[in-house]
Amino acid sequence: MSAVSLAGVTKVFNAGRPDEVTALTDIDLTIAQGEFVSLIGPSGCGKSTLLRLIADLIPATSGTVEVAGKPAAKARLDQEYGIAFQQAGLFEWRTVQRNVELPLELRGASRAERRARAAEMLALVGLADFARHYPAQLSGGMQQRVAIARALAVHPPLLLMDEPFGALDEMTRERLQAELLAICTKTGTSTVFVTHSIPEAVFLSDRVVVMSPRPGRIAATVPIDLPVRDDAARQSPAFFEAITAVRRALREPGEIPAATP
Ligand SMILES: Nc1ncnc2c1ncn2[C@@H]1O[C@H](COP(=O)(O)OP(=O)(O)OP(=O)(O)O)[C@@H](O)[C@H]1O
Repeated sequence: MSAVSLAGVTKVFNAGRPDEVTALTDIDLTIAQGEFVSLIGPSGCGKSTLLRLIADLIPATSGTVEVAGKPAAKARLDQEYGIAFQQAGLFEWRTVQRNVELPLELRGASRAERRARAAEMLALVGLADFARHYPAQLSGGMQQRVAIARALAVHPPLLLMDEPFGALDEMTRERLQAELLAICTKTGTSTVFVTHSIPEAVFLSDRVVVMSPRPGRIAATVPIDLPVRDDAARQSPAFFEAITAVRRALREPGEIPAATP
């Protein structure tokens, strides 16, 4: 069973009105369990729309969207995924711990279970000592780690992320990329990750899905085969070759680049 499966998906906003927009057309995409896939493409090509369709925050106009082998709406009710956006979106009046507990509350988990799970997640993202702090007392990078802990709190098999590190400085961003990879590897979580950064997509992904300008389509899929993914990997020939392949696919949509070695 795949983590995500989209077949023949089209999304039209404001259908039949003068401001009708075809945001996505003919999207076929299958993501395997444990796979890390990034979506990259020019502004307005439909990356966020695609993520929101997978999350069942908006319905597809046509085609099918399945998560964990279920229709997207059922997967949402079953909390099959966690979601994290560019803004951490924490509740300022709740402590860090109570922010992480929120999805567990929605699921009706007991207080003891919520406490234990929140402690586990905060340890995973390196914030065990900050459980009683409020979001305003944390840096942007720390707030984003809380958002990731919250997204993972119900142990979802799938993580959906929309430019989660977009607002952070480069150093923090690279550190969080490494932390995210370690967490996904440890937990076996599949991830769909929207980004504007080619190096970020290459560093994180098993596959980079390159989208064409509106109406968004999948222009190319670039497999990324880095032997290791640590700081040194960012200086490796394989890393630069993969960046070149993604850049070429973005410049020349329609031409499928050669797979990286
Ligand atoms: N709720 C909506 N109503 C009408 N049009 C929308 C809506 N949401 C998105 N669109 C349109 O759909 C297209 C795709 O938008 P989307 O936000 O998915 O692009 P994106 O690739 O994520 O862009 P960016 O990289 O700038 O964040 C755009 O033309 C946008 O204006």
